[in-house]
Amino acid sequence: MSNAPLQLQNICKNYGALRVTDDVSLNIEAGELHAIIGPNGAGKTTLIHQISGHAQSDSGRIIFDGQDVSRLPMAERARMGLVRSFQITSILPRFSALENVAIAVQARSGSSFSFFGNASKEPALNDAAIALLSRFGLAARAGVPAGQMSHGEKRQLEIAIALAAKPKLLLLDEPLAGTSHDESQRLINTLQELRKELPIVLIEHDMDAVFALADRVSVLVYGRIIASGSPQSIRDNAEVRAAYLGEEAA
Ligand SMILES: Nc1ncnc2c1ncn2[C@@H]1O[C@H](COP(=O)(O)OP(=O)(O)OP(=O)(O)O)[C@@H](O)[C@H]1O
Repeated sequence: MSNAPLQLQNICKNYGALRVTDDVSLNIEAGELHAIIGPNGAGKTTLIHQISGHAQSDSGRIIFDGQDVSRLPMAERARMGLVRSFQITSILPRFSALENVAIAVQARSGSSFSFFGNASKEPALNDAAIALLSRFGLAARAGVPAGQMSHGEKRQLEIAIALAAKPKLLLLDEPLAGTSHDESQRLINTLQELRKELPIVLIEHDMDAVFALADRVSVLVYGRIIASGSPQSIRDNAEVRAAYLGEEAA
């Protein structure tokens, strides 16, 4: 039996007549950054939804940290440490970067402090939030309303918020989308650091980033994994090149 912290066993998801993920089986091993790539509409985001619990699978099993989480709601999975990064749309734009992270720390710690808008004024929450912001180079921006931050800063903030939940495994859906070259370089550096701490499942269209970061890559096409292996083996795989990388290179 595998000890992999995250095990997907034959999971499927249909939307009406459309089979979006089709018999996906995959182990995410301890300490690995596992990238999932594939053409638009291949089912990558749906797969992340199924893993996080945002969407329930129609069949198959998801084992996390030795437990079958297939039927657990998202909040329960997050409490166990299976955390998906918040999307920018989940950032509270009128709250400062510090408040956004402090609220996430509070949610994790179950602080009894009742009015969440003042979470950043509780010293313990504030210190933890500042420490996270500093890690992401955002300490100097702590007081800035999140809505006024640059796109790249918001992407960093998203990851800081996810880390506030103390994940054991992190699911990231296109963290580099819409970022400038400099911003994406900063995010890649952040991910290089993070990967040393916890396993990461990364969906990303930026192939340079994928091949720089991933220990293993799986390729999803029409909801099925057609190949899984080292970045080099994926680059060299003729079926992958035809189905996806060739298309990108064109
Ligand atoms: N809630 C939904 N209801 C109906 N169909 C959906 C739903 N979510 C996704 N789909 C369909 O499922 C298919 C896979 O979508 P998904 O977003 O998972 O693909 P993706 O690989 O993440 O694509 P992209 O790379 O463009 O983000 C698409 O055909 C999409 O239209």
